Amino acid sequence: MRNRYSTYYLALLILIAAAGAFGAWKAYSVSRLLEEKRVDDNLRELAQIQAFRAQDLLSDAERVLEAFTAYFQSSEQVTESEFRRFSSVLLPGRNDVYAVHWAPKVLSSERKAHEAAMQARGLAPKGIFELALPSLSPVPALPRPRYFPITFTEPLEQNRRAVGLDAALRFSQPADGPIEMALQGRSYTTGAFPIVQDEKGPLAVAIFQPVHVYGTDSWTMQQLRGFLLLLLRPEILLTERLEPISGQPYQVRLSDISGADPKQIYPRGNVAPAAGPEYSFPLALGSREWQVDIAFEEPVRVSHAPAAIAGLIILLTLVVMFALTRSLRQSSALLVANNKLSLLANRDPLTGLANRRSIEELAHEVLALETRGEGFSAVCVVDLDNFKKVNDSLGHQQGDILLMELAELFQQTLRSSDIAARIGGDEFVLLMPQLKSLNDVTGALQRLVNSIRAYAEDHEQVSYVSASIGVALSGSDCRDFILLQQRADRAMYEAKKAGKNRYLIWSPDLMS
Ligand SMILES: Nc1nc2c(ncn2[C@@H]2O[C@H](COP(=O)(O)OP(=O)(O)OP(=O)(O)O)[C@@H](O)[C@H]2O)c(=O)[nH]1
Repeated sequence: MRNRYSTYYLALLILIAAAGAFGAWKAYSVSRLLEEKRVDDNLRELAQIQAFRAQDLLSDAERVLEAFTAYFQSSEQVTESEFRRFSSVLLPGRNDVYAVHWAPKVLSSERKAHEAAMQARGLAPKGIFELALPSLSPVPALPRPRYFPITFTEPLEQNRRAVGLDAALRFSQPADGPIEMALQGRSYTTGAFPIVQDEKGPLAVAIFQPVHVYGTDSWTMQQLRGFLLLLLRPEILLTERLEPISGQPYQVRLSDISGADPKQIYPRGNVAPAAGPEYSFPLALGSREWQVDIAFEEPVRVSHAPAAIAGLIILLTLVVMFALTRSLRQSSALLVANNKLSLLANRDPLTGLANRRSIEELAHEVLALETRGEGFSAVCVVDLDNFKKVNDSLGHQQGDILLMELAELFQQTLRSSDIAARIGGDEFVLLMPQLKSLNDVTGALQRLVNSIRAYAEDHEQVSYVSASIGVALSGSDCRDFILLQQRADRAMYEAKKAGKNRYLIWSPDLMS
């Protein structure tokens, strides 16, 4: 019984531990996933804000060009001092705007006069010059029908070297270069390139905004007055104009993805990849498509919440297991107590032999089994002779001791398969199952009578004690224990009558 409980108990504990471990693992992985998603969403949002800011700054820079364009379109001619005054209002504080150039159309017939005018201002020593795109060595412009030399520029000091550069030619290689776009009334945005003024510095992009003859809306070469150029340095925009994200260091990369072959604008060269997550967003500048990548330097750090949840589940599991162990220990203690109680209920408290109830139950089972097998049983009623005298002369306690010692003697004398019970004061019932012959019975009874006698002789004070034994044998005529016990009782009574200290086997004759 106990073993079965232990197995169930162990299985239950293992089940709870496994469920607890699984629950903790599942809760940990799900909450970690949610936590990672929360952190990821948070970082993505921060990165998105940076991308929005970058786009805002770009659009804001474009508005500078729009203002210049509006100014030029609304007047027939803009003088250098007007250009400078206008710039002094719009450009201060705009370090992402490297330059605003005015490059008017100069016909080949006007070249000399134009060059003379620039040189008179102390600029363009080479006159109108050109620069092949990969090269940065200026050469005097080759003869061609028209030029678009940078004539006014702001801030002048940092752009002196660019004055005279035929900027439109520099980008006229593609079929959709600035001049072609101007003839469609559209602006043209270049890819990132190194500038004449600062060859080794950060790359720049230029937006060519065509300016047409005042009051016209036709887009022809004849109507084209020149270009306003906005020179932006995206690196400055990203490194100086973007506010950092507090507590979240990040790398930023900018690429031009307009063509088939994306080109990294910033930083130039390779950078070690960041340890944290990276997010990409599109940016637009004029006709070009850019992409800004924001890569966080530190790997995603999740809070301790998932581990705490898992820990809580493990703790709860341990509490349940502990409570279960306790209650089972209590119930097994109850089981032991119950066993003891049933032991007490089925045992004679003085001698420890079976009591009347338990021998009745056992005899019932033994006799029921007998029908299937061979052999028979003997039911013996043993009543001590002259026991009252023991109590009277030696006291009740000595009487108890004698009862206990004789009970012990019965156990020793009988076979292990025999059962002895005390059913009253000095009265015992013995059940001897699986007997084969009458000799088995008489032998056992004689041994019993003899051992009681021997005991009495050894104990002088109780030398008068002996036993009278009545015996009834089971057989096809009777397998009922109560009846057998009545018969044995009757035989015992006859044995007393015949002078005690003997055994007598019940036979129908006794009844007559
Ligand atoms: N010490 C002791 N005596 C008991 C116990 N139960 C009953 N007795 C006594 O046992 C005695 C049994 O009496 P009897 O069997 O009538 O007396 P007896 O002297 O054996 O008489 P015979 O059987 O005719 O030989 C009584 O004196 C009871 O009081 C017990 O648990 N302990």
